Amino acid sequence: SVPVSEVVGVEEGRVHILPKKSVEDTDKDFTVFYVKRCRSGGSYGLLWTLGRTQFSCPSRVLRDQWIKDLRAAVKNYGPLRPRRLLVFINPFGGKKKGRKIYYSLVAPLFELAGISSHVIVTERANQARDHLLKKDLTGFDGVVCVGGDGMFSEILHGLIGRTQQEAGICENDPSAALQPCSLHIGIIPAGSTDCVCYATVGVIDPVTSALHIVIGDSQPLDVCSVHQALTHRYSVSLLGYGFYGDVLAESEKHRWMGPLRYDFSGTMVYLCNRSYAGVVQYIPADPVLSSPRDRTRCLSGCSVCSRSTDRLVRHPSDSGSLHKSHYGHFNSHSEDEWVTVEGRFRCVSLTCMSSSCPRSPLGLSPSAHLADGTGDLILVWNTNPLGFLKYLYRHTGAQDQFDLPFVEVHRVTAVRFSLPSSKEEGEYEEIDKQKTPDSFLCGLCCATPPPVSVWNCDGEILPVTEVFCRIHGQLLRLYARGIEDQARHNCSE
Ligand SMILES: Nc1ncnc2c1ncn2[C@@H]1O[C@H](COP(=O)(O)OP(=O)(O)OP(=O)(O)O)[C@@H](O)[C@H]1O
Repeated sequence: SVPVSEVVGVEEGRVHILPKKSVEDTDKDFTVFYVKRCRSGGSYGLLWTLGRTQFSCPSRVLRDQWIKDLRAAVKNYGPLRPRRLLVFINPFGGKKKGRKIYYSLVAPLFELAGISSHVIVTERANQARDHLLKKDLTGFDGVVCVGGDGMFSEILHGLIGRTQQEAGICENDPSAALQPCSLHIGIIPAGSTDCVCYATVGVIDPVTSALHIVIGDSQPLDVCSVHQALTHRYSVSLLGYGFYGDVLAESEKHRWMGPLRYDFSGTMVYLCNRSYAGVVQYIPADPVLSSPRDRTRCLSGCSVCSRSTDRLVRHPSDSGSLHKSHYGHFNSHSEDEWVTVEGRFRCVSLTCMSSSCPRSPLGLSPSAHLADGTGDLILVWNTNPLGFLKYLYRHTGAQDQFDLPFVEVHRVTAVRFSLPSSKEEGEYEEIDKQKTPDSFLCGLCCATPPPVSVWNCDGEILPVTEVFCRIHGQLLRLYARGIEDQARHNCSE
């Protein structure tokens, strides 16, 4: 049996769609296409492929009746199935295969499902963002991003910005209750880093992602807004200061190396052995609901995220927005709710999701949730080079990266980062000299270590130090359903 909600389309005759369309037009046959699950080998989630079953009827009349009824059932059971999509393809993302991936694997599935799409192949960076901010979006049910995390970030900024513009909300105001976006985003992975896709679907596979779009899956997603003076950015996967900021800044100098630049820059920055002084303040999330060390995983149908959805009540007079019940009182947080820690850090990271990827299958924070309105703040205090290497290495396997004496993790709803006063910074340097050998190999990439780092905001450099960050629960919706539990589904190998 196949749930009607997972039927992709019904066609007359004997039809094949992938890898190439072929139709044998017979009077008494019809073909049903549906979602079929397979184990994905190394990945955490399930691969979806296009299953097909052919039926033969005794007469043409009966065949037509079957097709009519099945199509009506599919329509009734899929209220969120998109009918019209705006598709942005980055032709230069990853291995530059975005266009080919879309036209050979994705477009045939959209056609089968009766989805019409308006396709824009971008000609410059930020074209997709500007289009979403300024052009008429009437009639579209969702936006599809064919590219990597950088392209997704463009679309995220465009869509959130457009929604706030229309609602008359100032995005630069950190206390503003942002409006959730009404259009869904679908991600077709075609970049060199596809972390958001991996963390929300569990595999990096264009057909799997296209099928999630076609059946109108809906996965809410928390978003972190990062404010500095009168500017703002949004992040969903990694906001990192120190090591991750330095690696990104270094990698920008070596773009010609392609994806290899991240390994090269990671090694260089590691060898530089830097740490940075800072004051971190955060508002802890309710510890009763969940904890970053409870060893749970946010999977499809996650109960922690559903409780958060329940808290977001729909306002009767504003059908387009899930409302502010747990943000209305953001401003009422008094100063003494903020917890303050200060010292020297190897890195300070904030993530709204596990941030898993093929290299780190459990991610930066394995028990983080996609849509519970919180983020995980990871503080890695200054330590010796071997200790830090151990911390980094643990991301590649199943060992607990938080079970180290110099690592802390907190579930939070807001974070502030600032520089300590110069007197205090001197004190940290004294402590630092006692703890770690004088610059491990520093001099490889810098003569004198810089006093401050930059922020890595989902792969984009923020050349600022002091920031205010706030998590906005379920600001976005993706055409996804979170990672499916392999044990719950019968799949072919
Ligand atoms: N036509 C274009 N020309 C140049 N840059 C573009 C174009 N379209 C989109 N971009 C930009 O390219 C950047 C990288 O795109 P994308 O994330 O798709 O690929 P990627 O290979 O994963 O890149 P990276 O690893 O650098 O993030 C994005 O920040 C996006 O703004």
